[in-house]
Amino acid sequence: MIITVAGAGTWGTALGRALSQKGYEIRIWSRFQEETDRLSAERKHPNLPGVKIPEEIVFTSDIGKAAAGADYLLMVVPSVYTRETIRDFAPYIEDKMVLISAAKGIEKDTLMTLTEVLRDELKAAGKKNQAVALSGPTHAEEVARDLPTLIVCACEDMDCAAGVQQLFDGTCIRPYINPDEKGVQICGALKNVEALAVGIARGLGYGDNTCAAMITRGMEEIRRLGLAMGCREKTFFGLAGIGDLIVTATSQHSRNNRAGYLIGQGKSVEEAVREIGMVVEGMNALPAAVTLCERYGMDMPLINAVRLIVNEHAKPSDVVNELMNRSLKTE
Ligand SMILES: NC(=O)c1ccc[n+]([C@@H]2O[C@H](COP(=O)([O-])OP(=O)(O)OC[C@H]3O[C@@H](n4cnc5c(N)ncnc54)[C@H](O)[C@@H]3O)[C@@H](O)[C@H]2O)c1
Ligand SMILES: O=P(O)(O)OC[C@H](O)CO
Repeated sequence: MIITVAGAGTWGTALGRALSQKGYEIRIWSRFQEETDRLSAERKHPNLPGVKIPEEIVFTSDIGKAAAGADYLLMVVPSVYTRETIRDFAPYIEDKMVLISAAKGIEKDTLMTLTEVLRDELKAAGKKNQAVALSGPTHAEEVARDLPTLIVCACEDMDCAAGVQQLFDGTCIRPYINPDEKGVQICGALKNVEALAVGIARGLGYGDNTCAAMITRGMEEIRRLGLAMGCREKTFFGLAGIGDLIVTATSQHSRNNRAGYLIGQGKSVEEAVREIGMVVEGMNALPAAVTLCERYGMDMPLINAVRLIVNEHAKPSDVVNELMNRSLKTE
């Protein structure tokens, strides 16, 4: 079995490493040759300290070499680069190849999920390969240390999802399948915005009560939107829903939570993102989240709070005051 991983960040590296333990041939591609040269030579990732990358994993910036004969293509570049990356891969994609989308985001202009973006580009290239979304509470820092982790393989074609489930079975990642491809990806993208909100609250010095309330109400606003979009209610209470929101909003590893914290502490959005030094997908997902709220006529107070702070430079403490003084509601 040959698996090509597009993206040599923390997640692509952790997934490649986990799958290599099953004896699969793993090739990790990055657009940047200096990145693949460094990873190949050093066998460690700068953001995965203490983790050894197996010698068998091949790093390359050559798409033809990365894709030749591969059975699976795991897409793990930040969401904003998904379209351009699959467009570059398309000429090298063979009929047997199944795509797996492991990034989290919603395309800003089209509001497509990432598996929709993949299919859209493949269709334009005259191809019909299947695409499966991978999501759940899965920090790379823990998967790279083989800590038990649960993931969801989501595809409307459940046979295809089951194929990806088999792929991961036997690694430290226990895979589940779910036919709600859209719901799983809506959760994966929007939880990052909610986690920014929780991080901001932490940065302001608020406590566990505040964070638990924000996680609960954050999940409720994602659920309401998801139901309006035709997603399956169960998804929101599963690994890709509440599971991923909990880990992102509470983990020391979370890029989104930490970026929010820095903003709550008084850093500008730009300073916070620069300090994290890795992709903060909640920032990328914010425009789509705001447009989805408008399109479906949804009241999403926490997403709106992040919008006010990020886009309109509102003072975080003022935004919290406004949230606390909204009209009284029934739960
Ligand atoms: N890190 C995690 O724990 C984790 C877990 C689950 C999902 N994800 C998702 O995986 C995706 C990747 O996250 P990450 O944490 O690995 O990112 P990262 O910040 O660690 O790495 C980003 C990678 O993007 C690549 N890149 C930059 N510009 C590019 C371009 N123009 N074209 C192609 N590639 C480019 C870089 O080469 C780099 O390797 C995100 O959508 C994230 O939400 C991450
Ligand atoms: O570290 P974050 O905030 O980018 O989150 C990474 C994953 O999505 C957690 O499941």
